[in-house]
Amino acid sequence: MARITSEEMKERLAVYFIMGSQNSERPAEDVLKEALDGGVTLFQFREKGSAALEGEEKEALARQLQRLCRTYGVPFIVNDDVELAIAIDADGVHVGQDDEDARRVREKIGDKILGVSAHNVEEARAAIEAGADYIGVGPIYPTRSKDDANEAQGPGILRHLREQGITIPIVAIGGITADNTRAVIEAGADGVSVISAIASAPEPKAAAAALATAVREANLR
Ligand SMILES: Cc1ncsc1CCOP(=O)(O)O
Ligand SMILES: C=C1C=NC(C)=NC1=N
Repeated sequence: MARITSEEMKERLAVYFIMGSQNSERPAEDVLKEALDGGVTLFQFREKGSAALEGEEKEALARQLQRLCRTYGVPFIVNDDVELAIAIDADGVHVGQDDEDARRVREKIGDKILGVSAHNVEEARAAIEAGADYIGVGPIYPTRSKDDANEAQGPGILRHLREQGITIPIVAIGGITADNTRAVIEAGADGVSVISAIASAPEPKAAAAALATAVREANLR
């Protein structure tokens, strides 16, 4: 299997749903199924927080959600836990600045998808050097889904990265909704990444569909 192309990566980043067992009162599998029915294009399993699952329970949930994504042909990405990603043959890994060095992760995962969080031009350039396929930039807007999130940067950071010649696929993250999606796409993001806009929605399917429509319409402008 070869590395994902930049074009396919950009398409996959359109509606990038992220969740773990702590992000909904409902079973993760039910929420993910509805989100996939609504048109999610990429999924990240992110098991974090004080009551996060660990060990065999975490792996069992990961395998359950991975199976669901496979039936929809949607790639399954694991957040932080490189060993788990390799153990279950996930489609990729996403690492933050405080996680394992992206260059080391690239060596371990071969051609799997590698996503890296970046907050500025220096971190973006380092991620590209390390072999990232995309970068996650944010929080763009205030978020309650990541307790150690940095200050919200606004869409301006996306414009700045593009002006500085950063051409790698970029997904915006942090407080993203269907209402602010156009602003982040116009500022230079290739797609949007969300937790609560889908996981906390009364209708995850409709929420995912609204995000997909907002991204599609922004790309037509
Ligand atoms: C994982 C992560 N990284 C930056 S903000 C964030 C949380 C995004 O959650 P929400 O879409 O609910 O704001
Ligand atoms: C922190 C993150 C930033 N961006 C993405 C896509 N995922 C994350 N977990």
